[in-house]
This record gives sequence, C-alpha cells and structure tokens, in this order.
Amino acid sequence: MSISLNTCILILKEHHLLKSSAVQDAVATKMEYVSYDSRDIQTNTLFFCKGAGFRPTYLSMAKDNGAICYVAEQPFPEGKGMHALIVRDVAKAMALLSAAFFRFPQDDLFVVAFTGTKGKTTSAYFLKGMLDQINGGRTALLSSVNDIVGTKPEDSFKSSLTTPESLDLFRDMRRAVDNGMTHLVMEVSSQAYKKNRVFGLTYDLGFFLNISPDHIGPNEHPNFADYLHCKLQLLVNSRKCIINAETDHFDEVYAAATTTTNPDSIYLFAREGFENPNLKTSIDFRYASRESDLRETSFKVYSASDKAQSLAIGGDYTLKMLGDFNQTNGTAAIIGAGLAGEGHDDAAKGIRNVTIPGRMQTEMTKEHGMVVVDYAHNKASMTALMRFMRKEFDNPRIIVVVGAPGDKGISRRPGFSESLSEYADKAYLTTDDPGFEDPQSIAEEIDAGIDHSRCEVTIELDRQKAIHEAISEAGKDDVILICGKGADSFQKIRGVDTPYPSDIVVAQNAINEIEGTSAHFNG
Ligand SMILES: CC(=O)N[C@H]1[C@@H](OP(=O)(O)OP(=O)(O)OC[C@H]2O[C@@H](n3ccc(=O)[nH]c3=O)[C@H](O)[C@@H]2O)O[C@H](CO)[C@@H](O)[C@@H]1O[C@H](C)C(=O)N[C@@H](C)C(=O)N[C@H](CCC(=O)O)C(=O)O
Ligand SMILES: Nc1ncnc2c1ncn2[C@@H]1O[C@H](COP(=O)(O)OP(=O)(O)OP(=O)(O)O)[C@@H](O)[C@H]1O
Repeated sequence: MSISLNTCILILKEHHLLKSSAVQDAVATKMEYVSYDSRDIQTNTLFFCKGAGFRPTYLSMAKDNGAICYVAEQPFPEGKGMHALIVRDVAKAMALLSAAFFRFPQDDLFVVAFTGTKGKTTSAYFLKGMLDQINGGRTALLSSVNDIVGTKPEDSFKSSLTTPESLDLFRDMRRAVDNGMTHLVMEVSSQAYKKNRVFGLTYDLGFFLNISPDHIGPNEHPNFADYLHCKLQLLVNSRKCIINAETDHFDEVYAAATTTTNPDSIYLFAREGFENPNLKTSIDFRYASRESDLRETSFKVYSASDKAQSLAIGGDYTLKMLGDFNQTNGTAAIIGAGLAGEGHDDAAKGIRNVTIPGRMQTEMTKEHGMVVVDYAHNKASMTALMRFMRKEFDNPRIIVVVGAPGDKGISRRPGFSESLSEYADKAYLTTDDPGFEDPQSIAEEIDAGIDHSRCEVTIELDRQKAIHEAISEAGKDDVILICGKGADSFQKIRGVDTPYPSDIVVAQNAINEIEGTSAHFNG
C-alpha cells in the first residue's frame, strides 16, 4: 500500500486543511507506511505528529528510523530534511489520509455503527451474531471487548479503545476486507468524535440507543452538552438512522438525524405501550416481553408503520441474556439485521446463542441464590440492572459487590450511592481499578452518599473476599450482583495492570467452595 505526496496534498486541500507544505519538487514521492508512533516506523513512512503527549523528539526518532514526511499543526526544526504538510487539524488530516492510504476499505463493507451511553457492546455482538448467519461468519467487529477482523483466531484481539484511533481503524477495516469480511459492526464512542477518529466516515446504518450523563470530566467531555453533541454526530454521518424513541433528548436526537437523512430512512423503535404525545412521526417497530425464565429472555418484535412492513423481521426472539434492557438492545440489532436484508428466522437463530464476556453472566446456586456478573458501572446501568431484578424476581433481597475506579469517572460516584440506596439491600464496597487513588477513600466516598436505613454497607477492599462473603451470606432467594469489572482480568493499580482472576473465576471458585458444586456461568 502507498500514497503519494501529491495525493495527500490534494486531499488536504479539498478539505481545506492544508496550511502550508514544504515538499520541494518531490510531489510524486510515495509513502509506503503510515504511523503516529515513533516506535513503529518503516522505510518511507508518513508520520503524524499528534496528541497532547506528543514531543518533538518523537519526530527526530521517526526521521532516524525512516519517516520521510510528517503531518503536523506546526513546523518542527526536528523535521528538517523531511517533507512537511502543515495542517489546521492533524486528527482530521490523519483520518482522511489513513482512509486513502488503506484504499477506502469502508466502500467494500456494509458498515453499521452503534452509539449510546449503554448497550453499544451488547447490541453490536447481537447484530454480529445475526449477520454471521447470512454471510457465513464474515462480520467484522470493533467493540470495547474484542476486535475481530477475520475468521481465523489470529484475527481476533482484545481492543484497547472502544473506537480505535483513525489510522488503526482504517488499517483494521482493510485487514477485514482482505480477509473476505463483508460487514462491519462497530461501537462509536463520543470520544471518537471528540478526537476525530471517525472523521469522514459514513455508516450504512447508524444507531442511537440512549443517553444519560457520563464521561464528563478531565480528558473526556467538559459538560453534558458536549457529550451529547459528539454522540449526535453519528446520526449526521449515517445513510439510515435507527433511534430508540424512548431516549432522553429525543427531539435533539431526531433533529440531528434529519440534518442529513430523509425521514423515510429514519426508523424509530420503542417498547409496546410507550407513547410520546409530542412525537411528530410514527414509531416503526415495537417490542414486548414474553415469558422469560432464569436464564433466557423472550420477546416479540413487530412492525408498527407502513415503512416497517418491508422488513421481514416480525416475530418471537429469545436471548441467552437476562435483562429487559437487553430486549431494547436486541430490538435495535434486529432492525439492523432487517435493514441488512435478513429475515426473522435467520435473525432469531443468530441472536439466540449470543453471549458477551462479562455482560449478564449468571449462575443459579443451590442454597445461595442467583449470582450475576455484569459490567454495570454507572448510575444508568446499575439502576437498569437492579430495577430489572426487583421486577423480574418478585422483589428479592439484592446484594451488590461494587467499587468505583480511581482517577476517572469521579462524577459517577454519587450515582453509585443513589442507585444502591434506592434498589440494593446490602452493598459490599470494594476495589475496582483504583489507579493512583486510595481504594479505601473511594469506598468511603460512595458510602457517605448511601442511605444506611435502606442499604446496609460493608467495606471490603479485597475484591475476592468481598465476592466470597456476599455469596456466602446470601439466602436461597437472594440475588447477588457483582458489578463493574465484567470479564476484566486485571486491576489497574498505580499505573500497572495487576493480574486478577476475573469476577467470573472468583465467583465460580467461591460457589464451588461454599456449596461443593461445580459452578458454571452461562456465556
Ligand atoms: C484523551 C485521549 O483521547 N487520548 C487518546 C489519544 O491520545 P493522544 O492523541 O493525546 O496521544 P498521547 O497518548 O498523548 O501520545 C502522543 C503521541 O505521541 C506518540 N508517541 C509516544 C511515545 C513515543 O515514544 N513516541 C511517540 O511517537 C503517540 O503514539 C501519540 O501519537 O490517542 C491515543 C491513541 O493514539 C489513545 O490511546 C488515547 O486514549 C486514552 C488512552 C484513553 O483512555 N481515552 C479514553 C478517554 C477513550 O477514548 N475512551 C473511549 C470510550 C469512552 C466513551 O465511551 O466515550 C474509547 O473510544 O475508547
Ligand atoms: N440499553 C441499556 N440501558 C441501560 N443499561 C444497559 C443497557 N444495555 C446494557 N446495559 C448495562 O450496561 C452494561 C454495559 O453494557 P454494554 O457493554 O453493552 O454497554 P456499552 O455502551 O458498550 O458500555 P461502555 O461504554 O461502558 O463500554 C451492561 O452490563 C448492563 O448492565
């Protein structure tokens, strides 16, 4: 793969990004590698100087290692002797030039994007499960859990960001296309828009699931308005938009979709019985619960508008994952499958067995109730989870093991206290990625906001011990929710990913020890 200096200049000019260039007469020069990291350079690399942590010495290092051209927002003396493309916004330039370098792989994929405060990963996995039924497993996935760019084991890897940096994104897409993948399902975080990681990318389908205050703070969004604005960009960049009509801020969400998409290509969905008197357009798809058992969730989806009739997705569906919120995620994904040309039977078969590491993994014990390991880690998800358990299991005693991370998401902590006060009977406050903060202080901060007349609290910083104690004290009809870490097999402590067996393994061992059985969580 390569890109010429001339092509770079044309693209940057076309997007009014080029401030100046120093390329002598060498516009035909070809760059054969792209990178934003001086530790990853090959001969004839195009190097991007980007990021808050960028140091000019990285450019010197890149030049010494073989970079011949750099893209930056200002000229650097360290780049003397290299070609220089000085741009207004290096993140935007990197997205556009990376897409071109990797030969626009998005044009060879049916690209589906999900955004929302909660449910992105789950919906993305559901949709991959369904699309795999009709394309022989050729659905690529970019999620916050795993990235999958091919069908071989070496094409699946743990992701480091929910939405990759633009250069990595287009490289992954190219790899997916070269591996014969036909569809791509991806999660798009608000940070992806804030940092222009997906600048210039158009999705075939774009989903807006929900929004509640989150990711506000240093290094993320200065306020909710900025968070919402970034999330709305996904709809502006989608050919067809699918929106949860029950989302907060619906009017702004719908308006964002209509800026670039005709209402004929915007689909709304909602639970049966949901009405919004201010809604000026009709709901296209409805879903309603059917009887569920302890391990499965059943619901039906049906068309509620003429436009929706053309999709043959109406009918019953069963999920291996509990939670009424997963019916919402499932319905969104099913509409996606329908818009990709899939019918009910394939979709129902595809979604039937999807499980997701660390999301609603359950085990029924003999004497100590139901144990659930789930990734819920903010007020919205904790509330959704506990409210569902209260309703579904006839007001059980709810015991929660949870902690808040250090160094980030500090504004989430009062939300933990509020949701625990409202729905939990007992909380074990424990350690969850404390970073450079003291886990005892974090636990005390959450504890200070809890109404102890409603929720009893034990602070046990040893997470394994907290899980063991919670299960061992639980009675037959209780529900134990182990929240926040999902499938993580580390604790982030003072800058180091310290190995941790994962909540599933710890809970499994605890059940085995307490009951002398061989526990096995679903999923
Ligand atoms: C604040 C933020 O968005 N930071 C991201 C950003 O960092 P950055 O551009 O500022 O780069 P940097 O890490 O300061 O380093 C500067 C540059 O020097 C280069 N470098 C560095 C060392 C060296 O020896 N040589 C060298 O060239 C680096 O490769 C980099 O290009 O680009 C990096 C990749 O190039 C990301 O890893 C990093 O994400 C940080 C780690 C992060 O955690 N971001 C979170 C907030 C995030 O994006 N989360 C969302 C999910 C949350 C949501 O739902 O909104 C996500 O999409 O994952
Ligand atoms: N639609 C939903 N509404 C509210 N809570 C949800 C919803 N879907 C999932 N959850 C809860 O949120 C947790 C995370 O779900 P999921 O990983 O699908 O969301 P996400 O948007 O990818 O989250 P994150 O941005 O935190 O990675 C789940 O474990 C569950 O507790």
